[in-house]
Amino acid sequence: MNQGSLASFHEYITTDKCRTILALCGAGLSASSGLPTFRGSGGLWKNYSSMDLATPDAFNVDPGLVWQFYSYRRYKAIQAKPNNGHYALSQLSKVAASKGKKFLTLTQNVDGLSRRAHHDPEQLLELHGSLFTLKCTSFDCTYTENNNFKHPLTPQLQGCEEEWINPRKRQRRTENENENENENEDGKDAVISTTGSPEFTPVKEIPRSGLPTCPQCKTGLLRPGVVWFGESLPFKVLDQADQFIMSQKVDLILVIGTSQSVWPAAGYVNRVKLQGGKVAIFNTDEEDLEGCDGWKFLGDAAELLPQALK
Ligand SMILES: CC(C)NC(=O)[C@H](Cc1c[nH]c2ccccc12)NC(=O)[C@H](CCCC/N=C(/NCCC(=O)O)S[C@H]1O[C@H](COP(=O)(O)OP(=O)(O)OC[C@H]2O[C@@H](n3cnc4c(N)ncnc43)[C@H](O)[C@@H]2O)[C@@H](O)[C@H]1O)NC(=O)OCc1ccccc1
Repeated sequence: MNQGSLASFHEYITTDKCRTILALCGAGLSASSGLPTFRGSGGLWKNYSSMDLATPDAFNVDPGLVWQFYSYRRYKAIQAKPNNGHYALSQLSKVAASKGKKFLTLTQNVDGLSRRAHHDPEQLLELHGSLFTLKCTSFDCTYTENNNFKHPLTPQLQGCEEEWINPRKRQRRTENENENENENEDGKDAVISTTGSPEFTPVKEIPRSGLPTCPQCKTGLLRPGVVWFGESLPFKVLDQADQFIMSQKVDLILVIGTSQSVWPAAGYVNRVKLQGGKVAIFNTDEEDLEGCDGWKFLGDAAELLPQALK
């Protein structure tokens, strides 16, 4: 970490010139907790692009496919642990007020790791919802359930944990198959089929009756409580974020592990800049640091944030 910029960052964040701080977080914050990001290989699940599956249309066309995708992500998020980046923001949410500062975290992540790092819930807005909220899809049923960490949600969703066919299991199963094994980015040995492409555990045909169903209206399919592409963010969340930005000048925005490619979330950076606020970016990709006239911290958010916010 460039000590010069760290010193000037510290000099600024500890003075009362910097009274109001906003943090905008993305998938990069949870990367070192072992959760895939949306960009690059992480953006793919069994060759499906995450963004294709994260849409109301995909759910209407094939709810079984979309539930296997979200069951896999729920499982990964349940297995994951908050990292020091989450804890550094959580700590700031606890001490900000005692230092006469206002602080709010806007996270695009639906993995629940900021909450699990005991971030003060009053200073945390999950812009895109949560994997652990379930909502009924019937138009006349408002059933919503939070903090449901049950896995699998139904017996038919068992087996969505592994994205790849685990060779050891397969080895046992099919000794005579001539397959060569190769390492995949999850560090798990992936089976490279004779066609050379990694072999995924097959997507199952799950009948509607095998999917999570509303316990209230008994008929509606439940869906993950996340914001899909083409859907509006929760108005309550948009209002709270607007309240924070408009009730006082935001002096600093921390832009953490995000490609700033999804809207309206990406728009908060510019709104702070238009108020004359300063920007500090934490990212592993030089490209995503470009265009920042504030502090640029290149590296893993889980390592950088504890140093920057201590
Ligand atoms: C793709 C994009 C162009 N499309 C959009 O933005 C669309 C359309 C749109 C709206 N306005 C626009 C304006 C211009 C262009 C397009 C639009 N927006 C919408 O559809 C939004 C809804 C958007 C929300 C979609 N849901 C998600 N998630 C939940 C689901 C799910 O997760 O399954 S978005 C999802 O993708 C985004 C991924 O971005 P990042 O988190 O930044 O992750 P990414 O992988 O891209 O980047 C990771 C970064 O981390 C860095 N990194 C990696 N490792 C580390 C590390 N270790 N440390 C630090 N950094 C690291 C990498 O270098 C990289 O920079 C996140 O927001 C994430 O939540 N809704 C809406 O506009 O509704 C309208 C409306 C209004 C009123 C009434 C009705 C409708």
